[in-house]
Amino acid sequence: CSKVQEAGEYNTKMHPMWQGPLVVPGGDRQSPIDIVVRKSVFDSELKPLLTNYDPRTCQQIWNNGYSFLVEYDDTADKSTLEGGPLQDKFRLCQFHFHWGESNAWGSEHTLDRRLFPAELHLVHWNSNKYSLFEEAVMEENGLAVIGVFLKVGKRHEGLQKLVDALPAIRHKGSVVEFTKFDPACLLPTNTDDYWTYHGSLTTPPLTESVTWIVMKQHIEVSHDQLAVFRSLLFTSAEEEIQRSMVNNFRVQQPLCGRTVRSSFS
Ligand SMILES: NS(=O)(=O)/N=C1/NCCO1
Ligand SMILES: [Zn+2]
Repeated sequence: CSKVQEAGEYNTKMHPMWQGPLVVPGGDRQSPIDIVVRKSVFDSELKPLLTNYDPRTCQQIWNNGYSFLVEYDDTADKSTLEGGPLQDKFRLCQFHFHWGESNAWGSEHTLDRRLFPAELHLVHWNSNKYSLFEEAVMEENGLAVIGVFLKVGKRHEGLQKLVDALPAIRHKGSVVEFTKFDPACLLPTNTDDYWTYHGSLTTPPLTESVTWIVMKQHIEVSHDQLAVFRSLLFTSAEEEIQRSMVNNFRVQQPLCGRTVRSSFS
């Protein structure tokens, strides 16, 4: 597959965040991808996901100029993920979202080309093998990211605490304390059914170190909750031109012969 990955529409003058075409290591297992459901292969060896998140490890929420991140204390095995396709224990370090300017698009992964209005990513790193996220991010089996699709429907009560914090971090670089948030409330009721494949981060450093676990069941959030996501800004308070934080997703990448496995038949 090509060694040079375009960063898509935000690789334009409007979004100078990634100058020029991106050269990524390897480049044959990049993310996101379109999951062609009927081409995914059922693997009976895939186990149920086992999440054990401690809300007391929730620390802060901040605007990094591309999304908003809820960060967790990952200095010990307190909020962990194991099972599923994973051989090791992985530590939660942060979660964030990707969304569109309209409800018609916004997700990074797609199911048979179907776009969702937004996608949640829970980012974990392999604490059996590495001692820091920064170390694991460079390694083949370093990271595990759970992807959950969002649909517009009823209000998500658990999400509201997070939505209420967003006006305080409107601008790039702003951070506020955010505690006692249990990310398990953002998972769908059924976490046994998922697709999994080997891919990359979809934002810098784009390293091919991710075991992706994309949930089959989506969660629902209200139109108004999603509208608050769109009230965030890519730009810092000092910048003259304020730009709404929308369409913060990467374009889909070539599958390059990879197999997507499913935990369900
Ligand atoms: N969208 S993503 O693949 O989760 N990207 C990242 N980058 C740093 C942590 O997660
Ligand atoms: Zn992401």
